[in-house]
Amino acid sequence: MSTGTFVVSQPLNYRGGARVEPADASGTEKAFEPATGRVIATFTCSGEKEVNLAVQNAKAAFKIWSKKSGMERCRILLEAARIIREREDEIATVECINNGKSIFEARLDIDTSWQCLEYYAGLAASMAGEHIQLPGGSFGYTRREPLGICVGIGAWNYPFQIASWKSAPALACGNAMVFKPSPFTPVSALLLAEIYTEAGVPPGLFNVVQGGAATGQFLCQHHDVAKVSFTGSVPTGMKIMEMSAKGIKPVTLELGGKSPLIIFSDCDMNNAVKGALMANFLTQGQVCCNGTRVFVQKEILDKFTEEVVKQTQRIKIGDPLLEDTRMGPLINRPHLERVLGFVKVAKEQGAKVLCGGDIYVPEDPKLKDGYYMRPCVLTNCRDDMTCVKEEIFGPVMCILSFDTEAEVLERANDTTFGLAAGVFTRDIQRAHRVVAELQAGTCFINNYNVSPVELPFGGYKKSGFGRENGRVTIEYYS
Ligand SMILES: NC(=O)C1=CN([C@@H]2O[C@H](COP(=O)(O)OP(=O)(O)OC[C@H]3O[C@@H](n4cnc5c(N)ncnc54)[C@H](O)[C@@H]3O)[C@@H](O)[C@H]2O)C=CC1
Ligand SMILES: NCCCC(=O)O
Repeated sequence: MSTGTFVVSQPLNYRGGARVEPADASGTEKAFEPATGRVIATFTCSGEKEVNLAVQNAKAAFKIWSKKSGMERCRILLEAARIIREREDEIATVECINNGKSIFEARLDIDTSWQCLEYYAGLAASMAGEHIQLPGGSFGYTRREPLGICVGIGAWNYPFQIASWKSAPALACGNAMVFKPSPFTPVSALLLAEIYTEAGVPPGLFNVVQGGAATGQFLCQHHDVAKVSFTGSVPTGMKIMEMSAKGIKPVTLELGGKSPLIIFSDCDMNNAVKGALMANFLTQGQVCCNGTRVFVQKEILDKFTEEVVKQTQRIKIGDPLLEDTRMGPLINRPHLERVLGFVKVAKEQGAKVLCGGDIYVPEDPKLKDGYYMRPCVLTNCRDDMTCVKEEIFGPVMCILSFDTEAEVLERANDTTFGLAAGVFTRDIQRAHRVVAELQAGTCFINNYNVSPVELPFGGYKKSGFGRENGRVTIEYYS
């Protein structure tokens, strides 16, 4: 498959184990190929009737699935993981076309997807309650029971990975799921749904409804839905929490971030530069846990900045399906304009653009209407600037300088977010002392933006609560 050729010809909703056209509508949406600006699908957003049908299908499947033993669920999830692995290139290609991330990165996302299914398959077989000894020879026991019908609502930056990270623990615990992808990236969740069916889950166990806010609201307000797991922005997260509160439903919120990356003068410079690039430019900077506030100790500020700019200018931008591309287009035109708007405001507020921050037009004529920009490095930044305070969700790195550990810790934590943080230093005691003080769900030492599925992922403060991945997520689905 090459860029500029893919079109969606099949229905994009999935219920009862098959692709279906929705029974009713709450508007239509268009999905784009960001690399070319081409429409690849025009689809109907699901109305209340379709959402009800999806939930009914999930209820029927839940009756069968929740009665299965952990080992039975384990075998089916392992088979689904095997199929994902077998079809990795095809799934990564679809992800790349609909999202715009490079094929190199899309493959890594699919890896963490099948790994997540494998991980929870393993836990499914060993989930158990407790036997509790009471006085006089009496005893009590607890059972680990599924919640019922869980709703997953996803963002557009990691479409297949988000669907996998939500469904794998939900299904492993014996739940059914109705998943709503972002309307910008409706395509790849269908591949996951088909794979679950092929692996042997009962029809209706994993359903997909397409749509935007209205469809999401029907799901969150549905009286048969037991739990909502949401990935997206803070304002939408607040609405989801409000709706869930009215139904007394537990909710997991994976929200935005403005994470600090602290580079001490004793760091391994090459590794720190590589880490700063990893922390800012993967998926065109559209990553919730990115370390976009790069605090550099004064002694190495000039050398570090010079090297970061050199490496940033070498990032190959272009057709995301080409093997050597490392940066594709942003998700859509309005988002590209929003990110460029942040760069403009940064300049007005006194920041200096060292590289990028402008539109990029690739030489290949078929890419001329794509949503490309050059990755940007900003210096002369202050903590009170908009670019330093707000989540930009694009390839824009802000460099700030600091003198002391105490000072940088205070500034790093001075944010309403708390998703991730990073420290680069050769002093192992300082590394652990600093991460213990950082208010963030994930802290990296001499590394950034790796997400092994064995570790819990999630935030502090307005970055949300609840966790995905790791053993702890069982607590959120049972
Ligand atoms: N912490 C995490 O794991 C992650 C967080 N994010 C955050 O997501 C944001 C970008 O994603 P977007 O898709 O633009 O976020 P968004 O909040 O606009 O949309 C997310 C999802 O919510 C749905 N939605 C919108 N309004 C709704 C409503 N009223 N009721 C129910 N559903 C509704 C959308 O259709 C979409 O599926 C960034 O802030 C980013 O940091 C993205 C990925 C991972
Ligand atoms: N693999 C990174 C997950 C972070 C995100 O979804 O933005």
